[in-house]
Amino acid sequence: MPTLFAPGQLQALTFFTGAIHLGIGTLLWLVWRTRRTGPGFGNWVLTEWCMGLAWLLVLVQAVAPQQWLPVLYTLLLLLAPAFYEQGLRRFFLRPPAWHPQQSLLFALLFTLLYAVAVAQGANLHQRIVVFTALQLPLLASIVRQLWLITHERPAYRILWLLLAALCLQITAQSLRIVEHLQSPSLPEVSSNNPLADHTVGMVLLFSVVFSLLRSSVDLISVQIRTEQALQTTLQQLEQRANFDGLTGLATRQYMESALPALQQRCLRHEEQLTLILFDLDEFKQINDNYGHPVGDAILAAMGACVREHCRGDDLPVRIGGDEIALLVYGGRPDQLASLLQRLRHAIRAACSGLVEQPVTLSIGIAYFQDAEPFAPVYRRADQAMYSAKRNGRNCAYVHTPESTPTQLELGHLPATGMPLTA
Ligand SMILES: Nc1nc2c(ncn2[C@@H]2O[C@H](COP(=O)(O)OP(=O)(O)OP(=O)(O)O)[C@@H](O)[C@H]2O)c(=O)[nH]1
Repeated sequence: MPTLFAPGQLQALTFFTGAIHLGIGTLLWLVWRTRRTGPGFGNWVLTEWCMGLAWLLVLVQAVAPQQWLPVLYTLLLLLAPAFYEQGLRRFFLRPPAWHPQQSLLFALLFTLLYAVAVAQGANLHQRIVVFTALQLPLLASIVRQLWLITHERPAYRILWLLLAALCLQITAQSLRIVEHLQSPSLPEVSSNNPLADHTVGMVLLFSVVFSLLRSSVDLISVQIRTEQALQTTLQQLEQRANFDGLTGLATRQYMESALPALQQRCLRHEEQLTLILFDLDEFKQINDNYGHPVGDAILAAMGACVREHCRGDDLPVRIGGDEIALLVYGGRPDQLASLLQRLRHAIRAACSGLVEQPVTLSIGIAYFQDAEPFAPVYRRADQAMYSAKRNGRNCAYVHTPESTPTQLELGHLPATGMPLTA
C-alpha cells in the first residue's frame, strides 16, 4: 500500500480524523437527545466517540509514547465496531443469536489478547497484524447483521452502501495483514510510534470516509423508521375512523364519504340503490340477562354474517348500537326478501350458541331517489323499521316515498323460543 503522507502531515491527519469522529459523534448525540431515534442509536454515538478518542490517543502515543496507551486505544478501536453491531441489533430489534453483549465481550477478550502480544514484546508489524486480525471478526459480525437486515427489511436498502464499504474495509485490512506479514522487519517500525506504519495514512482516510458514510446511513435509517411509523399510525387511524372495531363493518362516516361513488355507479348501470336497516329485537334484554360481553359477541357475529352474505358491491355499515345498515344494488322485492331471509337464518344460527332465545331482527327498507342524500333515505328506512317493531318485531317493512310503510313478505322464522334467561 502506498505511503500518502509525510510524518508531519500524518500527525495533523490523525488529529483531524479524531476530531471528525468526535464531531460526528456529538452531532449524532444531539440528534439522539432531541429526536425520537429509537433504541440502538446511542450505541452509534458511542462508536464515533470511541473512534475519535482512539485516534487522539494514537496521536499522543506518537508524540509522547507510553507503555499502556496502545492497549487503551486498541480497546477503543475494538469497542467501536462492537458498539455499532450492538446498535444495529437494537435499532432493528433483531434478537441476538448468542449473548446480547457478545460483540462487547469479544472486544474485551481481543484487547486482552492484544495486551498479551504487547507484553510478549511484539514489534509494530506483529502488533498491527494481531490488532487487524482481531478486528476482522467484529467487522464480519456487522456484515452479517447488515446482510440479514437488508434481506428482512427491503426498505432499508440504503444499508447496502455500508455493507459494500465494510467489505472493502475487510479486504483492505486483510491485504494489510498480508503486507505486514511479508514485510522484513524494518528498523523504523520496531519503535513504539504507531504513525511509523506506512499504511496508517490510508487507514485514517478510510476511517473518516467510512464515518461520514456510516453516520449518513444512520440518520437516513432513523428517517425511514420515522416515516414508516407515521405511515402505520395513519393507516391505523384511517382503519379506526372507517371501520368499526367490534363488527368489522364500515362506519357511518366512511359510508357517507363512499355514498356519492355508489350512487354514480348505480346511475351508470341504471340500478336501484337500496338502504336496508336492521335492529336486533330486545337487545337491551340480552345485555341485561347475559351481560355486555355476550351482547358484544352477538353484535360481532351479526357483523360477520352481514359481511359474509352481502355481495362485494354492497356496503354494510354499523350505524350505532345494535343498528346496522346495508346499502345494496337492486331493489326488487323478491331479491331483497331472499337476501334478508338468508341473513336472518345466518344470524340466528351464529347466535344460537350464545343465547338461548332465538335472535331476531326488525328490518326497515327505503330506496334512494337518484343522488338523494343519506339523511332523508335513512329517515324513511327508520320509519319502516319502527313499523316492523310496532307490528310485532321479527319482520321487514318497506317505505316508499308515495305511501306509508308496507310489510315485505319474508319466509317464516319463528320468534318464539326459550325465555330470555342467562
Ligand atoms: N353489548 C353491547 N351493547 C350495546 C352496544 N351499543 C349499544 N348497546 C346496547 O344496545 C341496546 C339497544 O337497545 P335498543 O335498540 O334501544 O332497544 P332494544 O332492547 O333492542 O329493543 P327494541 O329495539 O325495541 O327491540 C342498549 O341497551 C345499549 O346499551 C355495544 O357496543 N355492545
